[in-house]
Amino acid sequence: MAAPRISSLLSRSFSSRISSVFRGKNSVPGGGICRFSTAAALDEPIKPPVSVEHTQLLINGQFVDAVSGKTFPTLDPRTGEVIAHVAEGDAEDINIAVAAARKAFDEGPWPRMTAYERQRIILRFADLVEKHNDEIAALETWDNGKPYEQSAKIEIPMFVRLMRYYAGWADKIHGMTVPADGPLHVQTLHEPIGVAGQIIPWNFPLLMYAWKVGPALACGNSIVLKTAEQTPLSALYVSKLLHEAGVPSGVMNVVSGFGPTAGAALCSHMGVDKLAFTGSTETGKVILELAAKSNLKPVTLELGGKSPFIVCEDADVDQAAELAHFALFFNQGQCCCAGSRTYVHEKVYDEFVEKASALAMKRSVGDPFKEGMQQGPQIDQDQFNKILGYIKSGVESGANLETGGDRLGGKGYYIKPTVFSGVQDNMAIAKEEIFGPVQSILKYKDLDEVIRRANNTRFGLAAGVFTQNIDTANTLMRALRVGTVWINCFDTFDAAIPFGGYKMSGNGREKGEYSLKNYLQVKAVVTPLKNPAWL
Ligand SMILES: NC(=O)c1ccc[n+]([C@@H]2O[C@H](COP(=O)([O-])OP(=O)(O)OC[C@H]3O[C@@H](n4cnc5c(N)ncnc54)[C@H](O)[C@@H]3O)[C@@H](O)[C@H]2O)c1
Repeated sequence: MAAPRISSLLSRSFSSRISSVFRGKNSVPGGGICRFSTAAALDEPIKPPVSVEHTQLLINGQFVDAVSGKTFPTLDPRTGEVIAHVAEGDAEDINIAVAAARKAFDEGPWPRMTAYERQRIILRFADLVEKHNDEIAALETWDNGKPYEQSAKIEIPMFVRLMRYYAGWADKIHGMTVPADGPLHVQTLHEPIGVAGQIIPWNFPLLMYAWKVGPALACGNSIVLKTAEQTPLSALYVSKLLHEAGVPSGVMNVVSGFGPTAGAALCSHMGVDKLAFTGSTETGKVILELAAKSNLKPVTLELGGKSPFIVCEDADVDQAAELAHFALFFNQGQCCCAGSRTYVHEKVYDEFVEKASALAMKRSVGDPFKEGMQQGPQIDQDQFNKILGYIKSGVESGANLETGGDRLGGKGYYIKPTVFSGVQDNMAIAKEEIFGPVQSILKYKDLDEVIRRANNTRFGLAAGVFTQNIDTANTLMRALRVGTVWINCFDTFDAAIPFGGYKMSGNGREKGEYSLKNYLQVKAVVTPLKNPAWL
């Protein structure tokens, strides 16, 4: 199986847009951006082309202050300065939001309207988000620090695609007629589950919104969404558009606030019928416990990862290095599925390390609003400190620091793209989720060995495989205990492709048809048949 060129590997959906956004004049190697673009990071931050309009909670179709009157600052990761003060929801606000969602579900028109009507509202919502693409993208970049071109050309279009995909499902959800043993008419009804509590992280604020809100709406549920405290702004903006599109009051409620207060109250609430969470494995455990201790609501979890990216001995090293670079550094390395253990066959190892380091050195890092930037700042001071701590531990444990290893500039949360070679499986940088721009390269000798090592982790979210040999690809795709295997591609995230983890990377699947079952109940209805003409 000949490995196609990266341009064709990255030829669809997410990857294709990334490729056209980031591989133009700045493509590596040989691009025109200076190493780490230090100057750009140190410049005065570019003024975002948007203003913040919504900072209150969105409950029952209205923007309202928190009951406590409290607010918290949301910060610009480029500087650590305040963008806006946002209403801080806690248990009392969650109670009000759940009551609104309950009423909308138990008495309101949303689950009672035809699926076609619901579909049209979700489609109108997608149109409105598309129309406001640039403002929404600017808000996302300002709050999160990801490159504006990534927000505007990849993530908001993907949000729109996801909403259209789930709008398409709304009128295709139906049960079955079941042939039971006896004179019985048996059918299953696929019913909306009720009030969905959803808790999302800060790394992809809008995409995580789409993955959760899209299927929940398509199935006719109402929602209380708790956004991440680092990135509350874009969800408020788009939820306003959802109301403009015609969603009835109380169906979509957004509560900004912190995990141990607002988040925990949502998980424990007896009026919530289902929970969906994306974030760390540690918090996932807490959420499961809160659900179990309250009303045993079902929980889907999308948690951490330490995904292997396996470069086989037959790989074209230029292409492999480029794809492995993308697999790790995309989104400042803040991806749950980042290819954060780069296993390279000993035959191509030295050449690979050289090329991987060259790519990292040429990566353009700076103000995410500046055209051509591939990498912005990390999300916040905590993550910044955590990543620098892992880099220190990598050096101390004896890995070879090939490039990077330090902050970039004196302001904000920029970190130099960092590459370690000679990494051993027992080092913390090879075992724990760094969630930053730090590539760890490990050497292996044969396929059985790399399968064993790749699977020797508590995580099981994703894996990348780079090979030209179809037998090798077939062996690895089955042997790897992960929810997604990308072969000669990575981070391909079309709306139709299910995503989720094995082991401690979570349970349940999001996206695609699979995610509908997270938001449906199955009811069996049995009726005796008198004198049936047939069974
Ligand atoms: N899998 C992912 O996509 C993902 C996303 C973000 C962070 N992470 C990992 O998690 C680490 C820590 O990041 P973090 O602190 O933002 O993650 P986190 O899991 O603590 O936060 C994610 C979401 O959960 C909420 N939350 C936190 N504690 C809660 C609680 N007790 N009850 C209910 N909700 C709660 C947060 O407010 C946020 O909305 C990162 O370094 C990274 O390794 C993974």
